[in-house]
Amino acid sequence: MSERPILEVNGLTKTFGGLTAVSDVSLTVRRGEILGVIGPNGAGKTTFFNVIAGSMPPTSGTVIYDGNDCTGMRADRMARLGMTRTFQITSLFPSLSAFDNVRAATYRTGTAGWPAALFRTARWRREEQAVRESAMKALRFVELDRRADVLADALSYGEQRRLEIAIALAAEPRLLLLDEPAAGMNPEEGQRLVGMIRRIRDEGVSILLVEHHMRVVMGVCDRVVVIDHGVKIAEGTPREVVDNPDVIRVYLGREAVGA
Ligand SMILES: Nc1ncnc2c1ncn2[C@@H]1O[C@H](COP(=O)(O)OP(=O)(O)OP(=O)(O)O)[C@@H](O)[C@H]1O
Repeated sequence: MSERPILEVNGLTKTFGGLTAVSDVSLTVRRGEILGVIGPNGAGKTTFFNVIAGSMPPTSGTVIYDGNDCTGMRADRMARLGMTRTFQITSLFPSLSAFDNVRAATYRTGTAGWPAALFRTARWRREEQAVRESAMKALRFVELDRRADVLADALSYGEQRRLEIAIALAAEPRLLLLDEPAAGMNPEEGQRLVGMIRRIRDEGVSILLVEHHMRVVMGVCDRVVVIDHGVKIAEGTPREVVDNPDVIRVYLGREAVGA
């Protein structure tokens, strides 16, 4: 019997008043897979992502993570189960260093509590050491370890986007949800991002990547789902999707497929 997918989204629908932003979309992310979700502007990608990530409840449908029904579950609970997300709009603390931004996120997973921190017990020191190591590991992954002491505010835009990924990685997820990580990046930064996403997967993390940039999606994804007007119109390998007449039609005149 084949292994159960790490994520199963079944018949997801989200309406805003009279507008159906996502209509009956289903997909699976297999273990160790990078699955891309693409679509033109306003297709419903962000809404779809936010519903899966627990930022808003669906109108109908279910989200099953590793066999658990996580539909409508809050993001912090999902993180404890092993599913973390990044944000399209930066959510960093600008006056903290890159390292402290990651460390602040990992503290939430600590269990020793404030009395232990106050008295600096052995358990607290062990946890503190583990938190520091895990934060540095996450920064190394996104090639920001040498910028660990730089204030988030002073990082370049591309570096800030990578720091977002480090924050999500520091919780040691088994499924990482990436929300348009290449937005605003130049082609060189986009290529660097592709290498990073591959390395994260090679560590055993499955990835759902919602992205507008075709080049990034085609370069890194094992399979791709295409959404248009809230409806899934195609699914397959990057090659299959690029050759799909419906996909070509949707993108024609907006962005050359595979460009
Ligand atoms: N909170 C909201 N209230 C009402 N309508 C919304 C809301 N969020 C999104 N929409 C609408 O839902 C549709 C899908 O939007 P969404 O942002 O999910 O698309 P997208 O594919 O992420 O677009 P982009 O690539 O431009 O970010 C759009 O018509 C949008 O105007």
